[in-house]
Amino acid sequence: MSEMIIYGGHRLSGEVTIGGAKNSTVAIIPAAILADSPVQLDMVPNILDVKNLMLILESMNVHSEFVDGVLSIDPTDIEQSALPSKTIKSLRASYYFMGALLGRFNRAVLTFPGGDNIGPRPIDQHIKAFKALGASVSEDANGKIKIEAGPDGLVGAPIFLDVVSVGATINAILAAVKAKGTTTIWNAAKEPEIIDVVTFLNNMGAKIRGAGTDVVRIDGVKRLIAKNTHTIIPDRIEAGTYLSMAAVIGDGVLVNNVIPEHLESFIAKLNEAGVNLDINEDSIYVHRCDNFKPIKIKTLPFPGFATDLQQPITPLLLKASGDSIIVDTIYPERTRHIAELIKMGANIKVSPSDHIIIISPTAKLTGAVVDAGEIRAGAAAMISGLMADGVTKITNADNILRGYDNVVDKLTNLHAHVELINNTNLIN
Ligand SMILES: CC(=O)N[C@H]1[C@@H](OP(=O)(O)OP(=O)(O)OC[C@H]2O[C@@H](n3ccc(=O)[nH]c3=O)[C@H](O)[C@@H]2O)O[C@H](CO)[C@@H](O)[C@@H]1O
Ligand SMILES: C=C(OP(=O)(O)O)C(=O)O
Repeated sequence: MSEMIIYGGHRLSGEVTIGGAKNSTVAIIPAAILADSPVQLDMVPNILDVKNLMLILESMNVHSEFVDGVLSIDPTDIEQSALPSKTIKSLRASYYFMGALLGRFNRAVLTFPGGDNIGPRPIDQHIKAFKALGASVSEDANGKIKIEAGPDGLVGAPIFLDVVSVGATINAILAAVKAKGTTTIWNAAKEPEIIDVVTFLNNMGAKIRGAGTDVVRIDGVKRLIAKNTHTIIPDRIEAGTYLSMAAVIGDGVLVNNVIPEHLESFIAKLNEAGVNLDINEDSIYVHRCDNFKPIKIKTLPFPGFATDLQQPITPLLLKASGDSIIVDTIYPERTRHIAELIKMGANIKVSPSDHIIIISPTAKLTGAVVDAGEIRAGAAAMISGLMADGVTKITNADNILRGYDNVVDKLTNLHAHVELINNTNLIN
């Protein structure tokens, strides 16, 4: 496991360019096995989740190559094979192989996914969707989940999701895209990454309408052929992380490759906190800010405030003139960052009964050894380390590398003093 060392207290300036969205990429890579041709993706982030997905592809004889942000995947000689359980468990998005393998072979056998430890993460809605399409689902003695279509393959059907779920919406789409007839997903999630996955599939000949609304209709097709390179949308969570960092420790930072419409609720909260932003077509300039106001945040499905941004905005709220409050309605137990920030001197409390987070004014943070228990806890620790006096060591920094593209280069370019130790993991 790598460690990140941060020599704090250096103000940031200059420009940073946001990479492709992790949560699109990690769905589109499994989706690529539905193609009957090679597939090429551009703006693929250099992150550990991508490396691990490439290993899973290789285990099914799907060769892939990652060069300068372009990922080429050739699924034409794909074989049904046992998938590597350890790698499957290293990330959440391996659950997309359930839908993708079902769509490709009418059958999927794999272990339960891993991913960030942010409280309970059931997959009952994914299973509900597969069953609605006619699949049977069982768990074997080794804890593997077996999903099998009936003799006639998957058949399109209405799917009513009880919970708004990004993963279940995408998995239902992946399973339905080659099913016979029409599938309608009701109460679908509306995240921009879902639109990106659907754009990728439709450009290969899929017939999917309504992505980005809460009703998605899919008419099954027989073949999917990639004709163009698909460019992944910018990562709105990475962008939000740099916006927050720039606001609290920047002397003027330009964040490039942003779709501001994907960040409306986040930008609204930065504005409420007193941050002055110049919003351009595909970039945002963050002015230096010395006086922050306290705010209240409630995380919600898109277009609400993203749960993945509640931790990255927390260090900024330590500098506000009063108490800020965060309620994470998506993952109420997503509080692993708090104990770590407290080690650095942060004045934060979380109520044990209802998980409400209260962030109070903190005059000074001091470098400490802190743990990146999950990706966004790592982001909060990283920003706090940049703000702190002295040296911060972040253990389990692989969790940061799971989703932050070329993070050390980007921070160094902004004049931060950061290094990675024991990093043997990234792709190149
Ligand atoms: C790889 C990826 O895209 N990860 C994102 C995705 O995770 P993920 O797709 O796992 O999250 P979901 O949108 O599914 O989860 C939303 C809520 O629904 C619940 N739920 C979900 C599925 C299910 O079958 N049953 C159920 O009850 C979850 O516990 C959670 O409370 O969306 C989350 C919410 O925006 C983000 O934090 C993650 O970064
Ligand atoms: C929770 C996250 O990721 P994952 O779903 O991949 O664990 C995240 O990106 O903040």
